Amino acid sequence: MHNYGTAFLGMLAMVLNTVLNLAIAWQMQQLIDIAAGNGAFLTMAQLCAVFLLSFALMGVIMALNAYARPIFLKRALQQYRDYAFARLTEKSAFAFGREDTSAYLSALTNDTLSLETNYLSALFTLPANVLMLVGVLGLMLSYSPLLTPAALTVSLLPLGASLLAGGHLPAQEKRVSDANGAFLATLKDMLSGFPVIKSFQAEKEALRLFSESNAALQQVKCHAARTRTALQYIGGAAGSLTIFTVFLLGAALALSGRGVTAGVVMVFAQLMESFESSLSVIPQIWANRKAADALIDKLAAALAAHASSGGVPAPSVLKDGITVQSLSFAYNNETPALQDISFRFAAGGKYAVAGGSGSGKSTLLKLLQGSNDGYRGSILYDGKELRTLRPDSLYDLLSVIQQDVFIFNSSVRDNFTMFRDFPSGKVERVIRLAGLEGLINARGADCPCGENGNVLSGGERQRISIARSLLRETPVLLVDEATASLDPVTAFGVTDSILSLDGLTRILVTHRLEEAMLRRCDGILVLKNGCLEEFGAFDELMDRKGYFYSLFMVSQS
Ligand SMILES: Nc1ncnc2c1ncn2[C@@H]1O[C@H](COP(=O)(O)OP(=O)(O)OP(=O)(O)O)[C@@H](O)[C@H]1O
Repeated sequence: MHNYGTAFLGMLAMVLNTVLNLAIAWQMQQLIDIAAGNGAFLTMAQLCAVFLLSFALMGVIMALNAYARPIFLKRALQQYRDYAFARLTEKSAFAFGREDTSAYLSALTNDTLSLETNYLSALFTLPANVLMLVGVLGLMLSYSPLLTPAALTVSLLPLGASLLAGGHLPAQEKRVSDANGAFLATLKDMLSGFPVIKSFQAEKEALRLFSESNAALQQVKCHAARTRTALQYIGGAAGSLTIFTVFLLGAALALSGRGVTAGVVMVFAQLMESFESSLSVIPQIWANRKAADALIDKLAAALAAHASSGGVPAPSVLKDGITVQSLSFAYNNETPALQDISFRFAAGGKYAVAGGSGSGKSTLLKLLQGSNDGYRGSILYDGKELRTLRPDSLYDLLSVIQQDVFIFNSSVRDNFTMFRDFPSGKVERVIRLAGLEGLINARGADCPCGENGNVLSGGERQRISIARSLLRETPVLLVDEATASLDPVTAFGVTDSILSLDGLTRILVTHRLEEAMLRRCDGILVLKNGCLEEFGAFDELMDRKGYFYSLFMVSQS
């Protein structure tokens, strides 16, 4: 969607408007001099005809402007946002997980509005303003070469003042953007945590946090608005002073008989007004441009940070398996969550990861899915180190069913197909495997899920997440406590479906040590305080009567 045509038409309208303003100034001078009997280039009748033509041209300009400018702004901002979001989606989930999303919220809402009002709209008028300066200068010189240099000298005053004041704007605009990001982050927290706020009767504290953030935002906005207003007033006041001075000089020249007529003095005053407004607008546009650059740079820096850095494609089919060698990992340089772990999961196998609370089960699963590359040792998929794999190709190799399910504010079908089309046979099979039949038979696949699935039960949300992963048919399926929010019968059915799938490598993190499920696994990896304590089949581990045996016996009692 090119925007050059509309930009050209919009600017053409502004340029024509400038020409028209200059022509009207000239017509005014002719009119005054005809009335004063000084003699003019046109007769009264000709002048009236030119006036009518000018009004017709004004209509054309208005129509052109009304058509082109809104379309230009609509497309420009739409493209800006779409481009930024497309770049954002190129990031890996790991990279994005380390970032503060409020910066993007601000960049794509408040900052875009600021770009529209303060920069793009003003930029439209730039060629017209430059033309106005040149045109006015030409006309003034033709009327009085004597008065022109004096007028130009006085007009430098507002220009200098505006340039000085405009220098503060970029830093202020960036501060507004940062404060807006912080405000959105607070708002997001308050809305997501609303039930917690209510149940802990923390409304006052919530209001205090909200008010502080709101006040901080309004404060920096107020500073920026003050600078903008100062810029306008400085330009305006200095402009009036200039016009008054020129008027006085012109009157003195007219009275001393230096070839300056009353019409010329009047037109000079009018031209100076146009000259001044164009001259004062240019530093504002310049300052706004710098401010806009600061916002664009901020977004570009955020988009470039943690950008995915390429890599080799992940295997499309897992032939050998997953090999983990001397794996250690610590969050934020604290006590290691995993220490020196080595094991191998064969391709197509079913494995359970067990251990006490905080033993590192979820951390291991997160590392296997490439959510953090800050580990020591190696994680090999068919011999290829995870860190060297292209993040997007990794998503074709493995899918994850997590405890926390994100549900889009859309239909049940959209949520498990992730807005894509699949053959109906495949969809029906997955609905059955994930235990979604009950929900779909009762409400239909097109029933809305509400914001983050608020009209669904925890179990229904979980089943959607399971169907979502199964539909992708990736060679590896990672499952983190997926059945925790399901009732025992449904949980058993869903686990049974996952364990019955053919050709998939399945790794299930589990709290519930259910014998029937564990017996069907090819291996159980047992973690204790971040270390690999045991690894073997159910019977093997039970015969050993070690840590797993104790865990299992406790869970049964
Ligand atoms: N994002 C994080 N930042 C810092 N420490 C973390 C983070 N996530 C987990 N940990 C710590 O790492 C250790 C292992 O946590 P992990 O969630 O992997 O254990 P788990 O076995 O899955 O526990 P549970 O069964 O209770 O879910 C814990 O000590 C935990 O506090």
